[in-house]
Formats: sequence, C-alpha cells, structure tokens
Amino acid sequence: MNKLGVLLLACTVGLLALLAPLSLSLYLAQSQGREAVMSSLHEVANDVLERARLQRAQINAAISQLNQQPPQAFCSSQQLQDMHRLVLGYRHIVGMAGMAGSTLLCNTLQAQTEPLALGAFSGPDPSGLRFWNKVHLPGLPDQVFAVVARDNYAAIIHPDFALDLLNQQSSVSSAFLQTRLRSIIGQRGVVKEQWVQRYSGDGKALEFEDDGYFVVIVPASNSETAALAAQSSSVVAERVRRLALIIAPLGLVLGLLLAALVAYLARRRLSLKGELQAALERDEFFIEYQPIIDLHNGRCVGAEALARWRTQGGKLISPSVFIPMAEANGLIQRITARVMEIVVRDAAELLRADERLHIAINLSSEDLKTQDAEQRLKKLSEEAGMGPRSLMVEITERGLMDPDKSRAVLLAVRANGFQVAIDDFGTGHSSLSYLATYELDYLKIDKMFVDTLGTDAPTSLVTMHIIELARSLGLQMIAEGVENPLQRDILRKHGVQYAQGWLFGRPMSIQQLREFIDQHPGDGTGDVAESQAAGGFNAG
Ligand SMILES: Nc1nc2c(ncn2[C@@H]2O[C@@H]3COP(=O)(O)O[C@H]4[C@@H](O)[C@H](n5cnc6c(=O)[nH]c(N)nc65)O[C@@H]4COP(=O)(O)O[C@H]3[C@H]2O)c(=O)[nH]1
Repeated sequence: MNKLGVLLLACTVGLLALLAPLSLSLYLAQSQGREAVMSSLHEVANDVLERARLQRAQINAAISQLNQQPPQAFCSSQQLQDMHRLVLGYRHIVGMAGMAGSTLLCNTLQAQTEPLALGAFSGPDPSGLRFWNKVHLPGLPDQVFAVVARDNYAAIIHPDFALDLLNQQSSVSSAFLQTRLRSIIGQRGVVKEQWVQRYSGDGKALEFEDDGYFVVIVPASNSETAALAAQSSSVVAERVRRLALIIAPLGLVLGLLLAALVAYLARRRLSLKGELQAALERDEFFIEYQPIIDLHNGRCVGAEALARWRTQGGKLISPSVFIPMAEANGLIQRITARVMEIVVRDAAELLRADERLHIAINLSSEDLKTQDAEQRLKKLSEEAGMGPRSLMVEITERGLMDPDKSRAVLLAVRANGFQVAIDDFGTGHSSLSYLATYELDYLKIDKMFVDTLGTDAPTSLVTMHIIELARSLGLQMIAEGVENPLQRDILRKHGVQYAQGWLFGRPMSIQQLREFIDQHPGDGTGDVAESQAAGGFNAG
C-alpha cells in the first residue's frame, strides 16, 4: 500500500473509531431507556390492578358479611349502624349502602331522605359486582364516588383509590379502565381517550408509543377492567441526553486514542519501508552462512546464505522481520539481487576452488514471478567463473503460489544447471501431488519436523512420511535445525543425506565458513564433530 493509501486508511479507521463507540452507545442508551420506561410502566399498571383487586375483595367480603347478618328491617337505623361498624374494618371502603336494583335507598355517609336512582351500571363482573362511576351523593356535592353493588348491598368507594399508588413518580400517568365499554373509571395525570380506544380487550397486555408518550395497558385477569400507565417520551430523551453527555467524551477519547494508534502504526509502517529502502542504498545488508553437512561422512558440502540487516545504529534486524516487510512493500526483489551479489562476491573464490561445494540462496514468491532473479543468477555466476552447481536456490511452498509462472522460472533455473530445493515443506498447504509437478533436486525437512524426532510427538510420524515422500520422488534431503546427536542419528538411519543446524554450526561469516570447511573435509566415518561456531547471528 502506498503512502497516500496508508494515510487514507488511517484517517478512515480513526474516524470510524471515533464514531462507532459514540453511535453504538447512543443507540444502546436509547433502547435501554425505552425498555426501562416500559418495564416501570408495567410495574405501575400491575400495582394499580393489585390495589383494585384488594378493593374488590374487601367489597365482596363486606357485602357477604351483611348478607349473613340476622334479618332486620332493611335500611333501618340499626342496620345503618351495623354497616357503619363494618366500614371501619375495611380500609378501602368509605361507606355502605342498601340497594334496590339500581336505586340507592340508604347509605352510611349521609342521612338519605329520598331514593337515588344511579342509572346504567357496568358489569356484573364474574363475582356478580355491578359498578357505577362518578356518583354524586346529594348533600356531598364536591365529592365523586363509585358504587359497587352485589345483591341488595353496595360499597361506596373513592374511584381513584386504585390509582393512589405509593412511591409513584409524578411524571407517570395512570388510569383504571372498563375494557368492554372502553371507558375510564378513574385517572391520574394525562390519559388520552385514543389510548383507551386502542385496547382491543383481547386479554393481553399492550404497549405502544403515541403522541409523545410511552403507554402500557395491562388487563386484570378476572374482570373486565384494566390498568393503564403512561409516561412522556421526553423523559427517555432526557435520560439519553444525560447518558450521551457522559459517553460522548469517552467515545471521543477512545476514538482519539485509536486514531493515534492507527497513525502511529501507519507512520511506523511508512518509516520502516523508508528505512528498508535507505538500508538498500546504504548497503546495510550482509550475509551469514550456515554450513550444510553430509551426514554419512561429516563433510561440509556448502552452506545456506542467510540475509542480515545491521542498521546504521548497529541494531541487528532478523530476516523473519525484514523479509516479510520487504515482500509486502515490493522491495524483496532488490534484496534478493543484493544477496546474490554479496554471495558471489564473498564465495566465488571458495566455490571455484572446490566444485563440490555449493551455496543456497533463498528466493521469495515475487522472485518466481519474473525471469529477473534467474537471469541475474546466471549472469553473476558466469561473470565470476563459477560452475552452476555451485549455486542452489531455495524456494518455499508460499513461493509456488502462482504455479504456472513459478514452474516456468524454475525450469529455466534448472535448465541453466542450478539446483533447486524446496524449503519449509509441510508447513504450508501443499501436497504430494503438486510437489511431483515440479522439477526439484532437494527437499528440506523443516525444523518443526526435526524437533519431533526422538520424542513421542505424533508429528514424528509425519517426519517419517516426508522422508518417504522425498525418497519416492527421487529427491535428496537436507534436514534443517538439527540441534542434537539423537536427531542426527535418526535422520542418518532413515537415509537423510544432509543436515544443517546448531549441532554442526550456527550461521557464520564467510571467513568462519572457510575455516569450517577446512575443519570438516569428511573422514568417511560419518561422525561429525559437534561445533559451537563462534559469533553468527544466532549465536546470541
Ligand atoms: N533454533 C534454531 N534455528 C536454526 C537452527 N539452524 C538454523 N536455524 C535458523 O533457521 C532458519 C533457517 O532458514 P530458513 O528456514 O530458510 O528461514 C529463513 C528464510 O525463510 C528467511 N531468509 C533468510 N535470508 C533470506 C534471504 O536472503 N531471502 C529470503 N527470501 N529469505 C531469507 O528468513 C528465515 C529465517 O532466517 P534466520 O533467522 O536466519 O533463521 C535461519 C537459521 O538461522 C537450529 O539448529 N536451531
């Protein structure tokens, strides 16, 4: 990705990081606010129903008591006195009355001189109660009552009793409804007719938003009544606003932090690429060579060239870091070219002197997309007067991702007489079938598999399969990362020809390699003196 691309990406990610937490938290605040309001409205409606249920239970009990009293003159002063005493025992009843159908004949709240026709009633409910709302008793003009009758008696109650909830917030309206008639029996606060009309009477609770209010209607289970509770949605809006005031700065800080992180990473990425470019220009790369040993006679047959980068400040950067970076930034071909030049400069004399020696150079996937690397290798080796067998190329499975191009390049490499090894085999996704379609000379057994030798790890069997596979394809084998004599012995026993690893020698300078080669001419016994090569990148 180029500089502009990285900057644009950083800005976009930064902006997203800024907006995402903010909008998400606002959305959550909104939906949680709505849920919280609806649930508190359900609570209010259920409280109303509970109070109404209690009140009806008291009315039924009071009327039953009157029915059970010994016969006496109806509406006599004795009976009114008895009724009065009864009222004192029921907190939710303000008075009792004697009835004849829909006519109130006497009551305990006043000395009634004439019968009072109450008119049409609602009910009866399942317990036989009939209801009259908004009843005015003569002599008590300022008060409105509800009358609830059964048989020849009635209780006089405050219609709003069920609505007088303890701890009710003033912003919550409530109403007690007659569902069949869709009428309001009593109400507190704003209750709109249209809300009552929306209730279908199907016995299910209903919640909705209307005209700037959240509304909940909950029916009573055993009567034709329901409770309604409502609250202005501005309360939720206020809650969301307050939450937003807390969350917005947090989202802003989080977003800025994320944006700063993105900017930092982008800058680093840009600067690492720049540094890599400058390193090529300043010639900060050098090579270390890791000896490769013939397992049957201990002779050093050559080495693998491993690139090293020492920065201007003297810091050594691992190829595991800068090779992928170079691959990602289109610089790997320049690095490969540089490695080839250094190898030829370092080792031409050595290789010319002993044609049995070879140096292996790693190619990356980009190097297999064009003929450049192959041409350069040919030109450099010819100019240096080296035989082609002095150089070998190592390719990884990843390098073969574009099979048509890589196959053509590798054919050309081999046609020039260079040898080809497949590296890191078994660590990718390739299979036996694809391996057979390439012309190869060596298979390098990855350290990952060598590590399992002599252990109980199930993958040690895989190592044996890889050895079998190489043998069946007629490939020679080089085991990587051999660290102990047991691994060496097992490999040798299974016919692996070559090995490299810390057991024999760590990556070293060309001078050290020359000495190493002199010290390992091969004595025919196959026993290799374990070496602790001084220095080297991996020497620690
Ligand atoms: N623990 C342990 N490690 C051992 C042992 N023997 C060898 N090694 C390390 O294993 C790596 C072997 O190289 P590789 O598989 O080609 O893996 C190489 C290769 O894929 C890549 N690389 C190095 N130089 C070049 C280059 O010039 N071009 C390209 N394209 N890739 C390179 O970087 C990778 C890492 O290289 P290094 O860090 O030098 O690490 C090297 C080597 O130092 C051992 O006994 N024990």
